[in-house]
Amino acid sequence: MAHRVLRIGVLGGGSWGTTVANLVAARAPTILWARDAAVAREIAERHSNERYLPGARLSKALRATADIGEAVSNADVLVIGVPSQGMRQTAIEVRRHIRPWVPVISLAKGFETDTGLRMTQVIGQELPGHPLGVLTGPNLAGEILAGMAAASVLAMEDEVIVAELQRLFRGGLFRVYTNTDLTGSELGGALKNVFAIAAGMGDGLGAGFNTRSALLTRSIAEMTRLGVALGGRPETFTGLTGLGDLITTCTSPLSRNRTVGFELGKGRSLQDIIAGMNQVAEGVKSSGPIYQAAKALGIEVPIITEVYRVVHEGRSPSSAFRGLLRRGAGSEAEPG
Ligand SMILES: NC(=O)C1=CN([C@@H]2O[C@H](COP(=O)(O)OP(=O)(O)OC[C@H]3O[C@@H](n4cnc5c(N)ncnc54)[C@H](O)[C@@H]3O)[C@@H](O)[C@H]2O)C=CC1
Ligand SMILES: O=C(CO)COP(=O)(O)O
Repeated sequence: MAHRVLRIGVLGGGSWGTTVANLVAARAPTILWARDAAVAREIAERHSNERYLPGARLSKALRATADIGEAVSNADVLVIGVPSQGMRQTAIEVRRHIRPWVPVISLAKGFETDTGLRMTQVIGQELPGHPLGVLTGPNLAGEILAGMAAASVLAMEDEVIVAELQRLFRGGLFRVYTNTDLTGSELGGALKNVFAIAAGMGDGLGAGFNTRSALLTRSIAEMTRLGVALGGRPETFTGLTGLGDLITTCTSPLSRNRTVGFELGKGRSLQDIIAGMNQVAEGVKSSGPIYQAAKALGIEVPIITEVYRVVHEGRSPSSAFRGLLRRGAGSEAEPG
């Protein structure tokens, strides 16, 4: 059956927004909005985005603009890839331009600090009535742009719409699965960033492979416990959006969240690390609302708690790690 040509608007000219726009541009007319006019011009005219994706060549089919209305008003599908703390403001700006019923797909992996909401909850408040989804999984932008094989998940509650949109994102060696557990898929992508900070801290402190494996395995148990309490399905957390993304982010030197943890473990201050990065590490800000949500629900989250203490209360990474190792170990099925 012939498919109708869908026009795609992508918001966010950082590393992931640009990468996804570049992928989608291979199979649908796509326009990318970057709020920085120089970035938009560079993508449109020179087909590169040196600040966020140094050395990468982008598709000539990808258009770019610094005018959000131009990217949104003709879009049949809208993809939003700005960092989580800019999501609400972006959705508010979208409201005057978006057509009714246009599906909105979030790429962001974080929680709003003031409200603790997931990104599709924030978008749903500002853009009611639009079908919502997330594209999430173990997907480091640099590897995807280099054409390396990867798998991802498009998660939406409506199984008809998700099957229709799946084809937009898949192609080449980028394999896209569907999932109707929007909540669980979105939670996995946001929660793993905090565990990646913990894994990076361990590596920075010189922990061994056994320690890392123990941390990752206890992280997936903790992610599942909290994620299920927050409304996700248990099996989702052992899939690509949970375990898959946890492995990539906790082990790759390309991960910004792991890098923050690694540098903390090496003894640098958080302020210094953040000041030296020109990209977002969502887990730093997300650790606050995640810790608060777990506390409010009475869920034991020892790893999240130690990251929260390091990031928000100035605890040293070595005492955080010692704290985790000294906890009494009970049954493997129990928290801790
Ligand atoms: N880079 C990656 O490999 C992946 C990133 N993600 C997620 O994608 C989201 C975006 O991250 P990246 O593109 O990596 O970040 P980035 O740090 O590379 O770029 C962020 C971009 O957003 C723009 N921006 C920041 N605040 C904004 C606002 N209020 N309004 C409009 N634009 C704003 C910046 O100017 C910049 O262009 C994050 O939630 C991240 O966790 C998800 C999967 C992979
Ligand atoms: O989400 C990602 C990989 O799936 C990117 O991780 P970082 O934000 O830590 O770089």
